[in-house]
Order: sequence, then structure tokens, then C-alpha cells
Amino acid sequence: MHIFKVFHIEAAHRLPNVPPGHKCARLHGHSFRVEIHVAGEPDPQLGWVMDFADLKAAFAPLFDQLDHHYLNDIEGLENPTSEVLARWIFTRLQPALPGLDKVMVNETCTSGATCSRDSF
Ligand SMILES: Nc1nc2c(c(=O)[nH]1)N=C([C@H](O)[C@H](O)COP(=O)(O)OP(=O)(O)OP(=O)(O)O)CN2
Ligand SMILES: [Zn+2]
Repeated sequence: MHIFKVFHIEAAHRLPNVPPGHKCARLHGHSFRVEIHVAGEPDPQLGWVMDFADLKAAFAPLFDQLDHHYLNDIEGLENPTSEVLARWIFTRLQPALPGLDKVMVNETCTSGATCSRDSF
């Protein structure tokens, strides 16, 4: 079974490696939507895979690192595409969240990337 929680991160970025004239080379911002998915069997007594509050607490240090920041300044996010950001979150969150199954990052309503266990 999967559970998930959604977070919204306000952040600025630019993509330094795009071809000359590409709009994403310019500084701009997004309300990133981040979905964190955890897989597991519900505890028979509690009826849940894990408490959503514990999932939120596990993500909090990363959230604080990203929210209202310029992503390009963060180590590992020098080229902060959706793909890079999804993988960046997955690798840093997994130690605190062993059941982590998938991280989905939407940078707009219509665009995003997913990083899951089999993305490595
Ligand atoms: N594969 C990727 N392509 C693009 C990324 C990315 O991270 N991975 N990022 C961008 C830009 O950051 C851009 O801000 C978002 O691109 P886009 O979806 O084109 O944004 P629009 O709001 O213009 O989308 P429309 O739905 O076409 O209005 C670019 N590409
Ligand atoms: Zn962008």
C-alpha cells in the first residue's frame, strides 16, 4: 500500500545549461509541488502505514533547506531541473524514511518529474 503527503515549496531557480536564449536560463520562480510516497503494510492496530505527521517531520529539514531559497545555491542543485530536484530529495530523504517509494516534483501544473526506487 502507498501513502503520500503533498508539500508546496516556493523557490527561485535558473537553468544554467540550457541553449542560448532559452527562457529557463533567466531567473524565475515556481510554487513547486512535492509529493512524497511511502510504501508499506498498514499496522493492524493503528490502521496506517505511518503517521502523516512523522512523514512531515522527516521531510522538514529538506523543506527548510529549499523553501524560499535560490535553488542553484544549494549543493547538488547547481542545475535544478525537476529531475535533479526529485532525485536530490529522494536520496536525502531515504535514510530518514526507509519506506520511501517515490518523490514527485511538479514545477508547474503541467510539468514535473518522478524519482522512485527503480530510478537508480
Ligand atoms: N525536462 C525538463 N524540462 C524543463 C524543465 C525541467 O526541469 N525538466 N524546466 C523548465 C523550466 O524550469 C520552466 O520553468 C518550466 O517549463 P515549462 O513546463 O515549459 O513551463 P510553462 O509554464 O511555460 O509551461 P506551459 O504548460 O507550456 O505553459 C523547462 N523545461
Ligand atoms: Zn523553472
